[in-house]
Amino acid sequence: MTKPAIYLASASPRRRELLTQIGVPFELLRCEIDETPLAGELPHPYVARLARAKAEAGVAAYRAAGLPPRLLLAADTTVALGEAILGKPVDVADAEAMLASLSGKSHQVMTGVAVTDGERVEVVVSVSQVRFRILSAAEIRSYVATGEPMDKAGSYGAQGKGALLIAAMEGSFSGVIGLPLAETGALLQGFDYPIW
Ligand SMILES: Cc1cn([C@H]2C[C@H](O)[C@@H](COP(=O)(O)OP(=O)(O)OP(=O)(O)O)O2)c(=O)[nH]c1=O
Repeated sequence: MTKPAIYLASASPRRRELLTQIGVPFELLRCEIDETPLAGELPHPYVARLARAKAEAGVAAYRAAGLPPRLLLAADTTVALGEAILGKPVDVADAEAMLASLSGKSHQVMTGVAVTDGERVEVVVSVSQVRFRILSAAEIRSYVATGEPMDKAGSYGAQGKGALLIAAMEGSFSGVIGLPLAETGALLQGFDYPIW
């Protein structure tokens, strides 16, 4: 069965690759939203709120451009160290500090996914546990020098050299790297999308 294209409201190359992995064709929409956490906001409600906000901004963008209605998908990934939200690092020092704070400990990676038909918006949050090895300062400097951490929540990429930092992981690997595929498939099916 030929699958209908959806809109992917995301600038993330990982999300493009992951959606391609499950055979869902898409058209990209670019829209920026303010990703600043609210005062006292916890990681779980934060990623759910951002996924929904990105989806709503995407609907506004395709309507403003006069594009036809289609299902639209958006997502947001963050690293949660306890109640702290670790987003993308602002610079090298920030990346090094984030990795030092994750060294030898377990954290959660949360990805909120939102799908909307322009009226109804459904959101799910995937939560995975990741435990880091104890990292030396030299290792942290070397990893940050690869440049890999700079566009990633928590300053690492589990799909890249960041795998060298991970002692154990439980949950959704696709969710850790930006789009939990089982949850995404189920969300799309909830809008009668022919996922198979
Ligand atoms: C923890 C982790 C995060 N990431 C990435 C996924 C996301 O792209 C990024 C978190 O940033 P997000 O704000 O979720 O997404 P984005 O800004 O890249 O794209 P958009 O908002 O347009 O959809 O961190 C990895 O690639 N690997 C990892 O192991």
